Amino acid sequence: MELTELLENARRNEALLKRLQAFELQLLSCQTWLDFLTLLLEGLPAQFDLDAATLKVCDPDGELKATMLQSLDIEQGVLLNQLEFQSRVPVIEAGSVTPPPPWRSGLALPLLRNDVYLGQLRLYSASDDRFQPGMATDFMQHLAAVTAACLVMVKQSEEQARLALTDPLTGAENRRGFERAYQREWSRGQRQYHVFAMVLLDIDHFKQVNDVHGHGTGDRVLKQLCKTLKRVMRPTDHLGRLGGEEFALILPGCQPDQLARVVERVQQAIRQLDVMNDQRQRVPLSASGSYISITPRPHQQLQLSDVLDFLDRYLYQAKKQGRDRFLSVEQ
Ligand SMILES: Nc1nc2c(ncn2[C@@H]2O[C@H](COP(=O)(O)OP(=O)(O)OP(=O)(O)O)[C@@H](O)[C@H]2O)c(=O)[nH]1
Repeated sequence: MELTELLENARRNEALLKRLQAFELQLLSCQTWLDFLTLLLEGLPAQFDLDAATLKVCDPDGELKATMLQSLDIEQGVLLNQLEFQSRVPVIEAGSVTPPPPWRSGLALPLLRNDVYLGQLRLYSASDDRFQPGMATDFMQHLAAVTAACLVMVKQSEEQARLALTDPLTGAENRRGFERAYQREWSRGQRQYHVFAMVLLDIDHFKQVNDVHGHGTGDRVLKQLCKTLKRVMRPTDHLGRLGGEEFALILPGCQPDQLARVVERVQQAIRQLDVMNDQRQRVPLSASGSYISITPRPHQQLQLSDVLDFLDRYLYQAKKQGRDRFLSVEQ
């Protein structure tokens, strides 16, 4: 190799190294799955003239998938095509791989953190000679090590954020978490003319449950209620605990003509709750509530507190009419 060619190579490597370092710094500042995955799966190909990047992650209990899906939201669903969740990802060495069509060359990088194998990052190119067998991969292995560290950090940071927005007793969203979910739903509704529905519900005579069966049984009722509601809801729905035994649901995309049926299902599930007191006797339960279908309009802002005020008025009527019933808010 001629000296000028060597110098040219060294210059190119130095420039690539600088760009990679700048990219790694961006990765290290990510705190949410959305930022991390957008940067890695869209930013990396765009900044390094690649045609695709995919991530395979070890996810034996499905926890990563659940939290990533929540963070990504429906709108960034396209990123999901570049993500694969596997209970076990085969351990590999860094090196070129046969790419899936239409790509012509590919590189697989293992993601290792403290000797724990977290998954693989794969890069693909439409050019045959971009990744070749035996090529040097030191720079890219460094990127993979930083990616693995970020994967662990973002997981921890998402977990902390989730805890701050979650009610510790029931696992439902707390008021702050629910407020955030409402804002997101409202904004999405405005952009996409998307309807959503909300339900407010309050367990009937809950004070009596506590007084007769004890606070422990009361707590079990609340936990079981949330578990059951989550079972009858869609994974993209939101359940919030707004007060002691008052809960609210956000049902994205629930059409007005389906809403009464969904509410009926919720009501049935509550009546059928199987919670035992300390003497192993079943505690009969019911709830009262109200529901509303919302179509956000451009240039309009309906605050969560306003919606809850409407719903509260109808909930109060449902209690007054004898409980164990849900009333539709008439708009
Ligand atoms: N076990 C338990 N009880 C709670 C919790 N938070 C609030 N409560 C109780 O929930 C009860 C709410 O009672 P009320 O607001 O009088 O309502 P209610 O008895 O359900 O009557 P109606 O709503 O009119 O049917 C109170 O006794 C609270 O102490 C909790 O985290 N655990």
